[in-house]
Amino acid sequence: MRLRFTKMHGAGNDFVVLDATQAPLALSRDQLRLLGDRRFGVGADQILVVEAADRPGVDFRYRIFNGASGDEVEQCGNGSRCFVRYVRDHGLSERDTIRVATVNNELELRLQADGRVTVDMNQPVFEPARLPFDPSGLVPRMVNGFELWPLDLGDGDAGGDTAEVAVVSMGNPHAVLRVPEVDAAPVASWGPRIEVHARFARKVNAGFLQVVSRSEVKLRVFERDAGETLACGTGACAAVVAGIRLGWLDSKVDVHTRGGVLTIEWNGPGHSVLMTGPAVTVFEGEIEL
Ligand SMILES: N[C@@H](CCC[C@H](N)C(=O)O)C(=O)O
Repeated sequence: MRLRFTKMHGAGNDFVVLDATQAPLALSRDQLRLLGDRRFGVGADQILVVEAADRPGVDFRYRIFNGASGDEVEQCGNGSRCFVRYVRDHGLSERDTIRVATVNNELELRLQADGRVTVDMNQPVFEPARLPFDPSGLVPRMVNGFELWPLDLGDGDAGGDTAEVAVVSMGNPHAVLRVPEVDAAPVASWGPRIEVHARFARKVNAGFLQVVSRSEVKLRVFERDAGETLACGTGACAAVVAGIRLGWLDSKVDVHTRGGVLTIEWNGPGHSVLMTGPAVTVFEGEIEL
């Protein structure tokens, strides 16, 4: 099977984007993994599939697969910005604002005059069960009325590593921990341990947050089934939302990732999170699967 694809990125979080609006595309897990493979395939953190709308009130269906595992996931913030750029560039829509349905939500994507994209990411979710996160037996430290959970990283030693995390769902699960200096943070050693921690039944994305000021942070994210990426859109939303709930941040924050800057705005419980950032096409191609 010969497949046309577009390679895109949003702040260095990279994607293979596929058009399944005309005919259904049923790719196997192995085919998805091949598209994501940086040596044997195209190479991407996530594979994004554009499908025709499956309900009234949305323009398209937006499906997301982690490139390393081929598993379908609920949400991808950077990918959603690329989605609207893709449907515009490929003549699938002429509108600047479109609505898409993900597996568990609907998003509004707005192409700005300067080429950046703003996405209404909906409201964050804090109930542990909805991540899912199992806090049974843990005593959180309350900061500004919000929980920080002590996560034993299970190295078996007394006095072993404990990560103190805020848990937030942006449709997909995030654990956020504050670090003094993001460049020195234990992303490579703690990231994989937090990702598969037994208290997160469906695994978790682990964000390492350095607060620079009330309106500026640095962030690195060890993504579920992807490893550390250059940026994670939902991770940026989760980190800012946690930082606001914990009283560290104001309502509009620039998030410096290793691949670029994302601006996140949130006016507190009851409000949607808005994410603004770049969406770039790298090249188009075809691959034999
Ligand atoms: N890069 C993404 C998140 C992709 C999914 C994530 N790895 C997960 O498994 O939840 C983003 O920009 O949000």
